[in-house]
Amino acid sequence: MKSLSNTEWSYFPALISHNQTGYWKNIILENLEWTQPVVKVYSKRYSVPRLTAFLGSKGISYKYSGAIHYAEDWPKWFFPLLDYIRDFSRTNYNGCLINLYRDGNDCMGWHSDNEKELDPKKSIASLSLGATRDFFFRSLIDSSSNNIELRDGDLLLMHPECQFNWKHCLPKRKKVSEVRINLTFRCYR
Ligand SMILES: O=C(O)CCC(=O)C(=O)O
Ligand SMILES: [Fe+2]
Repeated sequence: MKSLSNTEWSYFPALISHNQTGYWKNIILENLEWTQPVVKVYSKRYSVPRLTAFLGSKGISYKYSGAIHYAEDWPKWFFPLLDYIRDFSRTNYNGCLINLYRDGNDCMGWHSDNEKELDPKKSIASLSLGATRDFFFRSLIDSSSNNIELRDGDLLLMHPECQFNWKHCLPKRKKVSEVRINLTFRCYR
């Protein structure tokens, strides 16, 4: 089942051209400090199956691995991409969580992005670079689901209700051998 747009999300295939995605993929891979957060689930600790990095306006706080981190400030090289996504989405995002899926074994489990530190009235813009991966939505209201194939350069705008009414995930895909980078532009309080 495929859905391009509804009231809860909007999907813009190939918003960014292949030339540009190659440039951004390389510069992001080279310039960011990647970590593999450890999370605690029922007193057991395990490393998340992906690498992450975070960028944001100076001083905004975000949480991962149970600890609060403070952003330094946006690096200069990031502004052309940040400004483009801010203009396109008409939202002044002040943080960006970046996930690096090294291959199809890396993934993200079912969740909603409804953390307390996020402004629940603002959208989240999710930009994909690199390998094509399936992305699933599952309704929290009824039994409906949706499946989007996210490709290089695609933008998925998740409107505020999306985080209340749906969960989403990026399942493992053993046959995928290429890297994928996903950037989620967010509004922190
Ligand atoms: O990699 C993706 O497409 C999804 C990432 C995501 O859901 C998140 O960072 O919250
Ligand atoms: Fe998410």
